[in-house]
Formats: sequence, C-alpha cells, structure tokens
Amino acid sequence: MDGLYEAFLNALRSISVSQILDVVVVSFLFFKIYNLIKETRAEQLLKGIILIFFIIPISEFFNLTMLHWILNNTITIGLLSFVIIFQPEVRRALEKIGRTSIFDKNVQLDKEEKNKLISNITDAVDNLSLSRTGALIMVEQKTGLGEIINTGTRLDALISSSLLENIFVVNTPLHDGACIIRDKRIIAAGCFVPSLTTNGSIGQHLGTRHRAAISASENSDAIVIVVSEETGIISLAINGKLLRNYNKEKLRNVLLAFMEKNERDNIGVGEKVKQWIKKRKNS
Ligand SMILES: Nc1ncnc2c1ncn2[C@@H]1O[C@H](COP(=O)(O)OP(=O)(O)OP(=O)(O)O)[C@@H](O)[C@H]1O
Repeated sequence: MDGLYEAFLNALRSISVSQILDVVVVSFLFFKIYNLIKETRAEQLLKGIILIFFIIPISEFFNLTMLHWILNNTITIGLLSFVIIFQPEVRRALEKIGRTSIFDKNVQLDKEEKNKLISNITDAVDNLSLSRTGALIMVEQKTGLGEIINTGTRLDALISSSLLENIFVVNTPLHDGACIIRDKRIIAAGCFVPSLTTNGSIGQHLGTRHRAAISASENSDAIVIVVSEETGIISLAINGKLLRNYNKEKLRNVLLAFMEKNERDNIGVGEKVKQWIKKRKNS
C-alpha cells in the first residue's frame, strides 16, 4: 500500500507546470468550441467525431485491425466533411471568436436610452404589423454590418418610431430591403442581405424576406425583426433561429434581454474585474 502511495506521489511530482497549463488550455479550447457550436446542426456530428477519437485507441488495443482502419479513415474524411457541410456554422464560430473582447468595451447605451430605442422599435413594428406592412429591421450588435449597409441608402438619422414606420411604406423608394439600426440611429435603409438561408427545416410558406432575416442572423449577432406583409406576424431571427408570433410586449422583453446579454458578454476583462471588485466591496 505504501509503495502504491509512493508511486502516486512520484507521479504527481513528475507533472510539470507546463503540462498542467497544457491540459488547462486544451480543456478551455474544447469548452469554447463546444459552446460555439452547441445547439447547432454541427453539435451531433462533433459528438460523433469525439466518440470515434475515444474508440480508436480501444480498437488498437484489442487489435481490431479492420475497425481501426475504418475509424481512422472516417476521422480524416469526417473532419473534412465537417468543414464543408457546416461551413456557415464554422464561419459563425470564427466570427464569434473574432468578436470576443478581451480589453475593449463596447459603446453602451444607458438604461433610459436603451428603453427609448426599444420603444421606438416596438411601436413602429406594432403599427407595421397592424397595417400588414412588410418590414425587415436589423439591430446591429458587435458584428459590423458595413457590407450590408453599403448596399442600401445611408440615412444616419436619430431613430424615431415614425421614421422607422415611414421607411417601409409600400411604393416608397426605401421600403424594399432591410433597415439597419446602429446604437440610437437608423444607419441605412433599402439594404440587400447577400444570402438567403439554406436551412432546410424552415417552413416552405416562408419567403425571401424571412429567409434573408435568418441568413443575416446566421452570419452575424444582429437581432433581426421581420414583419410579414402577408399575415402581419412579427418574427425575430437570432443566431440562425426564427422565433415567430411576437407581440409588442413580448418583443420589448426579448429585445431588452438580448441587448443586456450582449452587453454582459461584450464587456472586456478590465470592466469585469472592476465590477467584481465593486460587488465584493458592496457585500
Ligand atoms: N436578400 C434580401 N435582402 C433584403 N430584403 C429582401 C431580401 N429578399 C427579400 N427581401 C424583401 O422581402 C420582400 C419579398 O418578400 P417575400 O414575399 O418573398 O417574403 P416573405 O418571407 O414571404 O414575406 P411576407 O410574409 O412579408 O410576404 C422583398 O420585396 C424585399 O423587400
């Protein structure tokens, strides 16, 4: 027993700081990668690939030559197909990594400004829905929407519900396409979203406006609001998912929750430390 204990201690002593660091960094990376793709189509496939990684050494240990050969080749082809099939998810994940702030802090609206912005949006969207006027509104978050903005007409006007409503009046020059909101301003209108979603699970009854909204939310962290011209239904596209049947109150709550979540996610380490110290002082 003493020998075993001694051997255990020796094994512990032989672990270097760099090895511990190595394990911590790799675990952190795996955790981050999993977080990036969880709840996407890629999650199941990645779980499968990880499972195969564990089975490979077992098949080698038991000398199961054919299984070992098949699994080895599956891994190579699987990783390649993963990148090809899940190109939108991989792209979104890489963009998310690019958005991760370490020291920078986003310009944040104060509570009053945020409430005013949300009221302007929800008032306009509610009226557009009642009058069955089709609309596509993108609220920019951390991903810059410059590419989309450049396809439309720049307005750079302080947001108001009446201006937002006016943009989508049928047969006016800017009503077709998307309107982009950045901070408290309507930056552009009549913008073209360069792709439509290829997600096969979207209902056939949804046309190009809704598909463009989902695509925009697949490729950015923007909050995208759609009003259907046909039904007046208000939908939200966020992170590649379309959430249907919103009313004014529900939309207000969700917009507030998402904006606050994004703010929390986007603050830099410096700010997080400051908040932690403040919390400790107050407790
Ligand atoms: N790629 C795009 N970028 C921006 N706006 C788009 C894009 N594709 C379509 N739209 C907008 O959607 C309108 C067409 O909507 P369509 O009827 O095809 O979609 P829908 O999802 O069925 O919406 P609705 O329920 O309002 O009819 C276009 O006139 C245009 O304003």
